[in-house]
Amino acid sequence: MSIMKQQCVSDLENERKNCSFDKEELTNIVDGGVEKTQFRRRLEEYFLRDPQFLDSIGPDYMSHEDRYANELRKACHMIHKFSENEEINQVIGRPDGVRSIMGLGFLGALTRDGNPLQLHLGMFIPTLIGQGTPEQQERWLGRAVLGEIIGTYAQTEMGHGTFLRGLETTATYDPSTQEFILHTPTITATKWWPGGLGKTANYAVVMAQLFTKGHCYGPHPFLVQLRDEKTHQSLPGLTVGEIGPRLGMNTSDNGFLRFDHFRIPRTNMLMKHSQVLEDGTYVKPLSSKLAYGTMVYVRVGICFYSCHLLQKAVTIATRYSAVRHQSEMLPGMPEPQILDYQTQQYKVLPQIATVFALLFAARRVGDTFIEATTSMNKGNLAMLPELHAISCGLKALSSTDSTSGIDICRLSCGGHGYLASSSFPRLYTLCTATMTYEGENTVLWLQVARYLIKSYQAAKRGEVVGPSVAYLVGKNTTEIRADLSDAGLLGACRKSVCAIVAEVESRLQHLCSKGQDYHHAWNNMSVFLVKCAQVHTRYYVCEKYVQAIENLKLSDGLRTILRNLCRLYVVNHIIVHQGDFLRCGALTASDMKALEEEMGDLLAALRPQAVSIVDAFDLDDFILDSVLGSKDGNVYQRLYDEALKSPLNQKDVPDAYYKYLRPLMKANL
Ligand SMILES: CCCCCCCCCCCCCCCCCCCCCC(=O)SCCNC(=O)CCNC(=O)[C@H](O)C(C)(C)COP(=O)(O)OP(=O)(O)OC[C@H]1O[C@@H](n2cnc3c(N)ncnc32)[C@H](O)[C@@H]1OP(=O)(O)O
Ligand SMILES: Cc1cc2nc3c(=O)[nH]c(=O)nc-3n(C[C@H](O)[C@H](O)[C@H](O)COP(=O)(O)OP(=O)(O)OC[C@H]3O[C@@H](n4cnc5c(N)ncnc54)[C@H](O)[C@@H]3O)c2cc1C
Repeated sequence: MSIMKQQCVSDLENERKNCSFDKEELTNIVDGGVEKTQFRRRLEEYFLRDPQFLDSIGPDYMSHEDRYANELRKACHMIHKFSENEEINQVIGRPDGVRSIMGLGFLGALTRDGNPLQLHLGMFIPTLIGQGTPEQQERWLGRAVLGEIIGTYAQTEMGHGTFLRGLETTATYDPSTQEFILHTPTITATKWWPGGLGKTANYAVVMAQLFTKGHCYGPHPFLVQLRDEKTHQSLPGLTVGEIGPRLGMNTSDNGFLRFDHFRIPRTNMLMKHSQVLEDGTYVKPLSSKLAYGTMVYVRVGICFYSCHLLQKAVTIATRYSAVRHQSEMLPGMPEPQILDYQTQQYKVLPQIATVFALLFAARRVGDTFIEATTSMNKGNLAMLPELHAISCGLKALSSTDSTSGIDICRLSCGGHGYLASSSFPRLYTLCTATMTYEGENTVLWLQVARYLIKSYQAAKRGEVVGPSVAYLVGKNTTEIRADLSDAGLLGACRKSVCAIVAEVESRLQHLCSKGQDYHHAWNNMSVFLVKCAQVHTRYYVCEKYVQAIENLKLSDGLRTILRNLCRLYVVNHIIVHQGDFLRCGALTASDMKALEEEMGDLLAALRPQAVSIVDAFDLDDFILDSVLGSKDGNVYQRLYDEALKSPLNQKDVPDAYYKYLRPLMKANL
């Protein structure tokens, strides 16, 4: 063993000897229970040890077309393996089965940079479940699950992604043939972005403006066949293709689609919530927003997904920080592990704390989703606004924090973090996309703000409001600060959110009273309305974090770790946003000093446990896919081996030298 390898390995071994808690206990918490850990491990063994998921050369060295073909190969192999596995088949057969399989984060690692079947699994199948009638599910769902038909979710158009009511694609009912005529009237009406649409999918759920009997009833979902099931050729009457290279996700063949008076049967409208009868009569849904159901589901999924991406990044950064030695802390002494620098701890440890914050909050919003959909299936829509607001807020918060956390982790690895082989570029591009798709984050914050302001005004009138916003009026606004305990800090958060919401709402009213109409006033306050949404959602996350740790049955060792992480999360948030707390008197300058001192203590207390905590995430080296983050810490050899794989290194003198450099250098002429 080389001396360098020995040092890296023993650095990690020493870190692991410091472990003060039961790692398996923590792994079970991350997975959501002992059985879930066992289930995940069985499936990881089944998938990750299969050599067919290995790449012959790194995808970064492949052409656009080869990369697509390579990931499609693996994605199809994944579906084959789904259907061949008895345990998976049993799980898929259960009501929440597809969801539990899709929730397995490691599946994302089987394909590296997006997956041509992701939309099929993540949105097409859930839309059939959420928007299709039992007969429609009978027709398409089984075939979709088996991969006999592959679909996507085609909603966004070139001209409109955010503003769904502005979609231009039309679906006009023709009672004489009992068909809908799909049409793309303008260039901006071209469907643009759907994953897998370019070359993979032969079906799509298309969102189009429904016209019947001369009236437009807004966007509705239609099941549309795009390609011949035998030849895969695109059907006459439509044009479909890929939109070209992207920042990341370059193997998910995001596509475009245009219709020229393309006819589909009436029964292809997904009619669980609203119907068009044979004679063209429109039957209204209980709420027009039920057609947006798949987006709500995926927003919840993104909370888990972005958290999983951050988990990977912080595992890599923490292990690397333990094996990397740099500079002198004490003059003349050996170079310390960079993890010993407080500034490095401040990069890495808050990201570990964020992983748990997002995980616990995502579980809560996941529970809310299940509760709300169960009652919606019984016709009770009371929870819909609350679910919409929480899922929008948490999707925006988790995607933003995970993206910035991943970049902080990359920076914490210095130059090596910029290498593709570190995995950070891919993690970053995958994660930053979650800030845009499924509702651009600013737009989602404004949806939360709309709910907050309406709820605040209703609560002031004495009306009952949703549980997540009930704290906005009442004693919280005047709460006397007790202490800096968990409860005290949550009280301070509540007080500052209440103050911010009350102030923004009153300024909004003031603009109206000066003569601005509500919509202009809203726009003129929108920067601050976004802030209302952000502080409210942050409070939601902090509260759920504290509650989760209080409610979990934990050994003492682990309780200390999780409490410290939770404190670090809440305390750091307050320090970073101290202006919000000082401005309303929720905390004082001397409180801030005490919290800053506490933060230093928390970093020091958590530092020796950092490697063990990320070990407990139990992410296989295959999943991490990073020369910097592997379990054995053999960073330098891996860096070197990976560099040798570059096609440029296969020849000492590249062909391009003869073509371009030699004439310039006037060598050998
Ligand atoms: C338990 C679960 C566990 C899960 C576990 C794990 C599962 C894993 C699963 C998968 C995993 C991971 C991911 C991987 C990758 C995916 C790959 C990439 C996919 C990317 C796909 C896409 O990217 S696909 C396109 C998405 N494209 C949008 O996302 C458009 C945004 N744009 C809008 O969404 C609307 O345009 C917008 C702004 C609301 C305005 O809509 P609008 O104009 O109609 O409405 P207004 O603003 O006028 O509001 C009028 C009233 O409607 C209320 N309301 C509005 N929406 C509502 C709603 N949804 N539900 C209820 N209520 C709603 C509102 O609150 C108002 O209520 P009120 O009047 O009472 O105040
Ligand atoms: C990787 C990726 C995959 C995707 N996959 C799919 C898919 O499978 N299917 C699909 O249908 N779509 C897909 N999309 C499209 C995606 O859902 C949209 O891009 C997204 O909803 C944002 O809409 P937009 O592009 O129209 O942005 P815009 O709305 O044009 O946003 C541009 C700017 O305008 C601002 N803005 C817009 N409206 C408002 C407002 N009301 N108030 C204040 N500011 C506003 C935004 O904040 C933003 O800063 C995908 C996109 C990406 C990047």
